[in-house]
Amino acid sequence: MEAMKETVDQSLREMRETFASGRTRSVKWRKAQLGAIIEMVKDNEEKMSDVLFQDLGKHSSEAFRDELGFVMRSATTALNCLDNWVVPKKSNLPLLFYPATGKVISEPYGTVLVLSSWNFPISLSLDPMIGAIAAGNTVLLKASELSPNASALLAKLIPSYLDTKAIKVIEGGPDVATILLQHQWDKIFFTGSPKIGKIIMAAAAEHLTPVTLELGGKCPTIIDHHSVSKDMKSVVKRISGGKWGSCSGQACISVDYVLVEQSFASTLIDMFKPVIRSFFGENPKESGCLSKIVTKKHFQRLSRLLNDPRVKASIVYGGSMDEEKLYVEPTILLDPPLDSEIMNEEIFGPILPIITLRDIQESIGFIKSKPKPLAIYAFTNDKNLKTRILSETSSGSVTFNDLMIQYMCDALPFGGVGQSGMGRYHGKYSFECFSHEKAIMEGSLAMDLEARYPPWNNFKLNFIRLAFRDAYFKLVLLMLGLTKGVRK
Ligand SMILES: NC(=O)c1ccc[n+]([C@@H]2O[C@H](COP(=O)([O-])OP(=O)(O)OC[C@H]3O[C@@H](n4cnc5c(N)ncnc54)[C@H](O)[C@@H]3O)[C@@H](O)[C@H]2O)c1
Repeated sequence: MEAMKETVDQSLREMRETFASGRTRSVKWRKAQLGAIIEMVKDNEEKMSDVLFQDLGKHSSEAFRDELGFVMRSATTALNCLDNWVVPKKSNLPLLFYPATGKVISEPYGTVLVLSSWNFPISLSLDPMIGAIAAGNTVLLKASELSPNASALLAKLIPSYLDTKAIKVIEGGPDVATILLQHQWDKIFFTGSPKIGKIIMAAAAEHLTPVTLELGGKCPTIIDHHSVSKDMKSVVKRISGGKWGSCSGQACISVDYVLVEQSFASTLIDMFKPVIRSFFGENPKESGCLSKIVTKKHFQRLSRLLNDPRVKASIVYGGSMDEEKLYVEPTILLDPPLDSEIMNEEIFGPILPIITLRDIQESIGFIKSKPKPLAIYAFTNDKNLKTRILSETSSGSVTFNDLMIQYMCDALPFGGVGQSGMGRYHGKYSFECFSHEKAIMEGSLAMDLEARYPPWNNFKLNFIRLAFRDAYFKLVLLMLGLTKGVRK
């Protein structure tokens, strides 16, 4: 670990020197790096796909949709929009401040640390880097040790495409992360669990470093079958795609559980079965379209959740497991006990509990009784239910009649609230995430108002009262001596 400490010291020194040189502030440099990221992914699509298969058993189409294609699109957006993003924003100052002018300029924080998770190891590493680079920072990435092939590939490719004095990769697990966190950074961007998020925030507090925490949690999906009855086939297909078609449910924005009225539950389960078969065939294990569980430890965690006898009794579909192949069959539970572990921790796997309610309106109270989720999904056309979801619950995002695509849409901010995280990124929000918005005021020495300065008197107090109220006409009257009293 001594050698690692030395590497970290050296890397940080070099990145700080590069930032101080001003090189990374140039828009030309930023664009060159963004272009190089696109080239890197394009040139190495196959290698990246291979490591995603080795680490997670991800099919190359899924890998392209969720990671490679996504990253190229994100870098292209940043490249195309950067000229606009960097333009200082003019502020319209109130007349009170005349003749001063105001603007806001986006300034890079400096040297940024990105710690990423294993479930989308390419996109969750490169996408924050795209934001950090677009904003003009130097950046060090530590990807997750649980996706070692992806981490190794990034550590090999990034130095051969990007500016090595400004952009660095260090491989390792919690011990390396601990060393990194002992240093002062200008911004930390973390993707991972709420448990480790607390460690990151505590370390950042030591240096008052700003943090973005992209965490997880249990994302509920409400099915209001009354108002979407004629589209139920699409509803079931979308939920199945979201639960089982993206890293086998090992996704922060995956459906964690479904809320539905009791009377519709058995119909719903019957509708899921043929969809799962149409996605993954009769033997999902051999389909090649279902990612594996990332490690034995995670497999055993899922197995423990499922093997609680009360939970086991609630299995209505699937339930088989193969530890050697790190395989968990797409599984549906009907009303597992609400005090069971599976209903209280993020599932992060291909198991879908269906929780029944007497009336779908009860879903609001159910969601409110839990920590704030990263995403709430609701299949409904009922205006009243939509309004209640938006006004009575809190979550990183709400998506009606679809799921997970909010992540892909870079016109929307992506991030959590409360237990599911803080801060947001994607598209322009990524640029803002890695920028300090500096307020600039350009004053004028051409005129001076005595009312600003002591010695104080009644006239000055009245002047200040009117100025704070933007009561310009009355101010003129006061200055002309045409009014004396001012309402408190
Ligand atoms: N909001 C999002 O965008 C998003 C995306 C993917 C995953 N997630 C969440 O991430 C979690 C799963 O990912 P994970 O298992 O990689 O999370 P994790 O918190 O275990 O690990 C994330 C990162 O933290 C590092 N780390 C682990 N232990 C550490 C320690 N003691 N000190 C410092 N760093 C440490 C890891 O090496 C890794 O780089 C889930 O909760 C999921 O919802 C969130």
